[in-house]
Amino acid sequence: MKLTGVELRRIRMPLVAPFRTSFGTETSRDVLLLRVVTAEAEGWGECVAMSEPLYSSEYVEAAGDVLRRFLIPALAAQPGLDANRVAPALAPVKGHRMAKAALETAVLDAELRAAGRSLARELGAVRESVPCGVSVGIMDSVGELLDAVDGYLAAGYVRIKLKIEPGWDVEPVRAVRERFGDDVLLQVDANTAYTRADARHLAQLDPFDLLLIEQPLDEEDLLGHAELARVIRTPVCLDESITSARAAADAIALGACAIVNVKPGRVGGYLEARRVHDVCVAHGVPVWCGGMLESGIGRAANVALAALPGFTLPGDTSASDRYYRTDVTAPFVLADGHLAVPTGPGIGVEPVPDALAALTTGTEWLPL
Ligand SMILES: CC(=O)N[C@@H](Cc1ccc2ccccc2c1)C(=O)O
Ligand SMILES: [Mg+2]
Repeated sequence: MKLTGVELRRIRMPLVAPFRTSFGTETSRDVLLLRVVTAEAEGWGECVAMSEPLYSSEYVEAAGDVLRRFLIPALAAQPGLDANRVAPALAPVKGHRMAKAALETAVLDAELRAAGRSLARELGAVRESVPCGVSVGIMDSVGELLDAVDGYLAAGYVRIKLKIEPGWDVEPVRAVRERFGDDVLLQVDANTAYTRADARHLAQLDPFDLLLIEQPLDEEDLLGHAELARVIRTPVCLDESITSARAAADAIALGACAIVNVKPGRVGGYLEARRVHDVCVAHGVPVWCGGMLESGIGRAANVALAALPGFTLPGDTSASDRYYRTDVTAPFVLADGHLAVPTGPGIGVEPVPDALAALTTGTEWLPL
């Protein structure tokens, strides 16, 4: 496929409510979208990096810079590229997986649109819809949390994930269990907020029959997670630590995780995300699809990924209105706790021109 150019488009999407985690509070998303133009078709990709390097070392300004100065020129140097060759072409650039993922996704989307094939089919989806969980932020009071959880359960979400941090963990989990009972699928996400010294404290979560505890320790502390897994009963799930299929294999071999949160942006793209899935399935490790507050562009691709056979736990593939009043694409709407897997060519969605224009804060065209 001959690339004629790439558009870098920044959009700003206000959140319907502040979203607080152990690493900060988000009130709006500053999103970098890529539009790859080829003679045959256009393709879209979303960079999931935050505005600040608080979830990982990547942030949106840096992603734009590395794309403009290094990644897009590296593609231009490879005439007649297909999506399978994007990662090898970008490999000389170290890191910047979220930036690379956005570019690979846009090339893959263009290629699949030109071929009339859906991403779901390309990745190996086996379902037409996926069950959806929801990630619930840290709140100012337990009462506020219970109201939020009540609303999400009423909306039909099949799994509740609570963000936790030291000082906001056992009490909110206990309150949710007491109010909503033992049958609600419930898990927690610490975003690396604890240390190995907190093992006995985290064991206090064991009586609440959680599905998992996500990334309690530092992303580089695999041995710490393995040690923690020997002390607590709640299954350990990794997110930030799993940056590639190899990292997944190593974490599993070390006993650092029993479950994996798969995020295409974190691992460098949907093709690597499928490899993470395949490694986990080979080891009998369940996976679920994580979320980075994506717009409908990233959300569409995530829902396709979540339809693969090894995704046996509900993911953070929530409806558009969990985060946004207006999405840049047609909204993803929860139906009976599920989102429908897009069936159109490529990612199966595209920005609604008026919404895109209204949300755009900047655009840059890079000819190739
Ligand atoms: C849905 C969910 O909990 N996602 C991440 C954390 C997270 C939280 C806040 C974010 C703000 C902007 C961009 C990405 C973000 C990711 C997680 O699973 O760890
Ligand atoms: Mg997480």
